[in-house]
Amino acid sequence: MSNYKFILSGGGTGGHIYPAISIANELKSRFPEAQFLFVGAKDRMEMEKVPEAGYEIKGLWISGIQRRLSLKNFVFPFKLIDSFLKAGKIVKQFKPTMVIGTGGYASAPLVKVASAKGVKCVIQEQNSYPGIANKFLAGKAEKIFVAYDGLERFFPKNKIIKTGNPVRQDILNVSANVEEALEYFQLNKNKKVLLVLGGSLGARAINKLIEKELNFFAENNIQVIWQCGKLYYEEYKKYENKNIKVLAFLNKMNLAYTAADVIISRAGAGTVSELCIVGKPVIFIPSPNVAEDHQTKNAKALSGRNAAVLVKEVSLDSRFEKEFKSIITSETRQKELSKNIKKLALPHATKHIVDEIEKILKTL
Ligand SMILES: CC(=O)N[C@H]1[C@@H](OP(=O)(O)OP(=O)(O)OC[C@H]2O[C@@H](n3ccc(=O)[nH]c3=O)[C@H](O)[C@@H]2O)O[C@H](CO)[C@@H](O)[C@@H]1O
Repeated sequence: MSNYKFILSGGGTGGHIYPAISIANELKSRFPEAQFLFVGAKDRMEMEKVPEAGYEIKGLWISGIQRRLSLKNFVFPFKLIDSFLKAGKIVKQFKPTMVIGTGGYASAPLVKVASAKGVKCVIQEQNSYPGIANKFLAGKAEKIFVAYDGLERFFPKNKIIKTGNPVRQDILNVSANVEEALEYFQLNKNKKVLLVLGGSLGARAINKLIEKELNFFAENNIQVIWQCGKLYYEEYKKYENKNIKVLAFLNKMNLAYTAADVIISRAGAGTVSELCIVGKPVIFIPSPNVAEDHQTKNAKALSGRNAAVLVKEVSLDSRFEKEFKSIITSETRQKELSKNIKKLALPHATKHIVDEIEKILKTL
């Protein structure tokens, strides 16, 4: 039998969506007859990104619990009930062979309901510190695919398989055609390129830093591809010129990675996994606003091995220019960082995950 039906559920941010898309693509190439349905959160970016990748998606009325006291928390129980009911309906109608949860609010009701109905479920955790949804679902999952060591603190040890995070095919094959990439962004091939990544939603603190350092970059003859995030685009688009390319979102990450000589980035788990494959010098500025400060932990796993530079938001004023200069003025430093970050790449994550999924399918 190969006419399997898969539900992939996860979202809220790119970090949960792209792994699900990579897994679906690999399943599709192995089982061309299979059917796929994505389940995400209404109004979040998966509702746009998943159809762009060629898959159908249904949205649940769900959001996270606010960490501080907020009116939104009063609506939360109603959202939860509504999304459990809708998840139940979706599972009943679609009759999945298997459910794959990749974290984020929507995956919680969907995976919970499916497993209660006897459907085999697996989950994928991108971070070194798991999100609420995956912690809640761990008991229900057949297998838990992770990218970091030490997750047996949170998940049953016998279910954990370290695979790494799925990375999209075009990033795995990131091209050496720098000229094509520079042309795409209309950049000059005689100047170095800095790529600025604020994570899938953009990062206010990084945008403020880049705005402040524009003269510094000009003095150092640097061109910038600046992914500022959809929320901030109106505020920063005024800086666009022949050396500074301001974008809300990069639809061609592979070309951005190819064009870059040096990268400044948030330390979301998916981006970190991609950067290991890309193998360029990186300065991480982790978000301090995420659960258990997990981005700092993600970045430390690299900076501790001299595979990247970590500058905390609070130290930007005192350290940023010095760190940046020490990279762009030294080819030896660039090579050393590139060599070390590449050693941490896990490029076969998607295949490994789908191999494990196949093993479960064979038991059905
Ligand atoms: C603020 C927040 O909650 N961040 C979390 C979110 O990050 P975030 O959603 O930023 O996720 P990641 O850094 O893991 O991945 C971002 C993904 O979006 C893609 N991309 C990004 C920008 C762009 O312009 N174009 C594009 O295609 C990247 O190539 C990557 O595949 O999920 C991650 C994985 O669970 C967590 O580690 C982060 O802490």
